[in-house]
Amino acid sequence: MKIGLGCDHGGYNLKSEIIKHLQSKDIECVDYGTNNDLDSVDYPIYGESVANAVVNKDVDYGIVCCGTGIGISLAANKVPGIRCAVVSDVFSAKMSKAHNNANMLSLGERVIGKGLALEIVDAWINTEFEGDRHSRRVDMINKIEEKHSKQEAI
Ligand SMILES: O=C(CO)[C@H](O)[C@H](O)[C@H](O)COP(=O)(O)O
Repeated sequence: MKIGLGCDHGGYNLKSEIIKHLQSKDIECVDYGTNNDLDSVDYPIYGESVANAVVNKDVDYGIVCCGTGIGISLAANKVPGIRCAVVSDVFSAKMSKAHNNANMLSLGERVIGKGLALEIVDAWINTEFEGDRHSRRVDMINKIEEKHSKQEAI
């Protein structure tokens, strides 16, 4: 499994911990920046970079971090094909994969601690999409995306 990771300055320390954790499990990580917590940067850049890597299949999944996980997930979710879930508990992490087939996970460094964040990451990567009725609902989300991208083109 290959995971792309990105963050702004507010999520840099958490992203670094997640990379160490994943690498200790021999999971390949591709880091799309940013590279320190001192320079204030804009989260949409990193959310979009990881989202592009996921839709282009350069990586299997994406994990992004900012202060709350919210801004960077909003940016990622603007890329067609991305389902990025902001998660702060293990149950939601599992459900975001099992029911929503989330292909990106977003975490807030200013919201949760390292221990919980790593449990969330493990739960998320180890949960499979259940398909069945959930496929129908994910397809409906995709249809909304298609409908609105056509409207934009008019
Ligand atoms: O986008 C966010 C909130 O949705 C993130 O938490 C950012 O990391 C945060 O807004 C950055 O704030 P800062 O005051 O510039 O560090």
